[in-house]
Amino acid sequence: MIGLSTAAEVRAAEDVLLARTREGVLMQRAATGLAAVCLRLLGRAHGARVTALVGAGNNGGDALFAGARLAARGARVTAVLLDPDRAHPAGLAALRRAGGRVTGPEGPDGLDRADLVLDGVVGTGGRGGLRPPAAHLAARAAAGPGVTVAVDVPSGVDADTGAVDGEAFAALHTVTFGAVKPGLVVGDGRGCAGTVHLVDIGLGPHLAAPRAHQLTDADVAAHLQPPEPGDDKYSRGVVGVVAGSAVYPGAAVLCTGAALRTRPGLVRYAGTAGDGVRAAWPEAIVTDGRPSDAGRVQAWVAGPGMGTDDDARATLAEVLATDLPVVVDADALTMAAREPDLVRDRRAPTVLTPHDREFARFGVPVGADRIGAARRLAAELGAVVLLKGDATVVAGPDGTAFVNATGTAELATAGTGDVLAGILGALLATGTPPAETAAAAAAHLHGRTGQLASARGPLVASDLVRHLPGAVGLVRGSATGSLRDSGA
Ligand SMILES: NC(=O)C1=CN([C@@H]2O[C@H](COP(=O)(O)OP(=O)(O)OC[C@H]3O[C@@H](n4cnc5c(N)ncnc54)[C@H](OP(=O)(O)O)[C@@H]3O)[C@@H](O)[C@H]2O)[C@@H](O)CC1
Ligand SMILES: Nc1ncnc2c1ncn2[C@@H]1O[C@H](COP(=O)(O)OP(=O)(O)O)[C@@H](O)[C@H]1O
Ligand SMILES: [K+]
Repeated sequence: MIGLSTAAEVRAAEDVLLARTREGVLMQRAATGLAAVCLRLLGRAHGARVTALVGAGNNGGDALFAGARLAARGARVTAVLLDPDRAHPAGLAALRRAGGRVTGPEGPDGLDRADLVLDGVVGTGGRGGLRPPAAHLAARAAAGPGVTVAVDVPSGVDADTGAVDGEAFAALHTVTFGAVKPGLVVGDGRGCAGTVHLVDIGLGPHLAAPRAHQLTDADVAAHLQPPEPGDDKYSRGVVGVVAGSAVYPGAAVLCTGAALRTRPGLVRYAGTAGDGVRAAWPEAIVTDGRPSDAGRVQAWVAGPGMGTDDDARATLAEVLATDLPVVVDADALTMAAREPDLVRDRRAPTVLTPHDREFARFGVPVGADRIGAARRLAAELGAVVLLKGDATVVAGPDGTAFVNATGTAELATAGTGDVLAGILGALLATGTPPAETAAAAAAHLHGRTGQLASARGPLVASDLVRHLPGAVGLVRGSATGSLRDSGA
């Protein structure tokens, strides 16, 4: 698991370490790691043109020291000081000693010819979007030829939430220090950060236990264990699906198929799309009656395509009245938003899986802080909230959160949410607690499946179902995870 630490958590750890190390040691560690990533990206130092945008704080100091290291290796480094009187004095002296050039915000900055642009305007000490001179330079950097590299955090991005209030630096790479900050992997900040590189500056032992995480393939593999010799179709978890309708059988077919393909023990279907489900999945046990007619299950998935009429409401209430884990998706979300007590009164785990519009039906729009929004609704309803998006967020009622690291924009097509609901039902049915980890694992596997299914071109939702066994194998086979490989 990769911990996501807030700016305050990182600062607290830094304070402990700063008191125990010689002055400047941490910044040197940061700058050394930063320069090493820049060298890798440039492929060569000698003759490479580097422009560093340098703010008045320590973030600018990192950029100046890294610039000095690159200049010492033969790079032609120009530092653009946004606030010349307040630039980090030792960093500035080091850059000058190494032969770097220094200019002000109006000076010749070399942005039009740079091979690499360092964004050291502002890091964890930033507030709000970029101010005018920095905003203008950031826009020119984005339009110019250089590889854009953010120092610690893309300037203008809120390190904790990923919110961008105004303008921000658009980086292809972000070199971050001590811990990955949530704002680099979620919300608008995710798009500004590009590929995230973590540089260890020794904070690890001093960091508070993070309250937000990213799962890796290795973490998710633990939820996808192959059957044991003693297993039978019941012991692997029986999933119940309430989805679709006579008019819209597709959602039922996708959701049932996804549950079957994730963990093919047994899937029971109850509802009015039974004929379609029988035709597509002869393996499923289908009843045209109510959920109580379906037989025993270990978890329910309710919602995709089921409608919101009185009959659908009664069916949902029946499922929510059980003491089993329930996934509340799509139409079931619309009904739960009207009657939140149906969820609030439950003691067994409930996982709500809204996209932004469905989320807003619960009263408050998602806003720019996606982790905060998911946490608030989870706490209010005593449920797990899986907030879909390009980086899906999962939050438990106690505030534990996950940000998904897999996936592809190719998933933005009808029916892929129905597949996620089926995957999630299958993982909940095996009862590996807690439900928020199962939900995060489902989002991870769903994203991997999307990547696999779109490797050679666009996907439709049924391609996901077909590729699920391959994705399960891939996740199981992968010994290590990666920070961020969404291909975004
Ligand atoms: N602590 C450590 O040991 C280590 C810390 N490290 C590094 O320090 C960084 C944190 O440094 P920090 O605390 O000095 O703050 P920092 O991010 O440079 O920002 C403050 C400056 O930004 C300015 N500013 C603010 N908002 C702005 C905006 N919207 N647009 C434009 N400007 C804005 C603000 O200006 P002011 O408001 O004062 O006018 C002030 O001058 C951290 O991210 C990491 O890189 C590493 O070296 C490892 C060791
Ligand atoms: N741009 C995107 N990048 C990555 N994943 C996306 C993107 N857009 C949508 N998704 C994913 O696709 C799925 C869409 O679900 P949903 O909106 O419920 O679709 P449907 O209701 O048609 O089944 C979610 O898992 C979501 O995270
Ligand atoms: K920065």
